[in-house]
Amino acid sequence: MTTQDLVFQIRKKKSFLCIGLDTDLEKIPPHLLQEEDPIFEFNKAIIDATHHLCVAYKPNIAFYEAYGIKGWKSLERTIEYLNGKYPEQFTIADAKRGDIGNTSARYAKAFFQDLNFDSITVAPYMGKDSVEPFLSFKDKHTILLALTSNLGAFDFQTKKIEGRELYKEVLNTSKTYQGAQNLMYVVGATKAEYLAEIRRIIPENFLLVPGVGAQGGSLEAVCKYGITSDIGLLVNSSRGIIYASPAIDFAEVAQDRASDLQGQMQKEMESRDLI
Ligand SMILES: O=c1ccn([C@@H]2O[C@H](COP(=O)(O)O)[C@@H](O)[C@H]2O)c(=O)[nH]1
Repeated sequence: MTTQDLVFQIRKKKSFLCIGLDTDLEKIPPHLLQEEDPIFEFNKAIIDATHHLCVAYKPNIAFYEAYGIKGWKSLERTIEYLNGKYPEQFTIADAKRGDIGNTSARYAKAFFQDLNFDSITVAPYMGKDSVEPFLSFKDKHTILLALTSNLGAFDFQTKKIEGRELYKEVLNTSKTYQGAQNLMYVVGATKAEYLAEIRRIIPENFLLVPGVGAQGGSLEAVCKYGITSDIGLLVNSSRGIIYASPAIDFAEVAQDRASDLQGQMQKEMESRDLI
């Protein structure tokens, strides 16, 4: 999917919501455990109930890898279902990969070609040759971790090297990589106060913003400092939507939660004349 297609969907749906499919057998409603593939059945119900309210889905790969071959099969069925029934959805493999060049190229093949995700999250720590193999794929997007939502972000990401914070070094240096037009960045909603500075370095790039809902980040603050004329934001909520009800009505309640966030997003865009 191109960035223009994504912006078109955001304007059409008046939403920049990304729903995280962090599907955990210990948290899904018990009646689904009788199904042959409970993870896929849960995802399918969530997707069918929410697709009109969001523009992206983000399975976190850990939740699938945790169940071995069965989990990988559920991931494969989920992405096939999304690409087949809702091809307008932007798909994110939250895999946080990155390795020496030839290994990164294999990760890129796995997620972009075999599974056919639109994007993947990548850790920038190993530098240029670990990131560029992902950037060489046309109309695929590499979402680099810049300033993450967790407390540990302060261990390294905000530390200064030669007078500049490491996350700023990630933003500035990655702009010089070949294929940099395919870059997006992760910035946690819990770090919204950093967004004004971040926008000075990368005024246009899309940001994947996890951390609203269960982690307590503020959508209002994210928009105040991070929104652009083309919106430039994908705000993710996982647990706050998919586990809003532990009962048989889980998909309906997830729809209500997604609708609340979509309504807030619409207001944020309308108040700035962006839609
Ligand atoms: O900085 C980061 C990067 C990734 N995540 C991931 O996003 C979701 C958030 O889930 P919630 O349930 O909405 O808190 C999850 O998959 C994280 O691994 C992040 O939270 N922060």
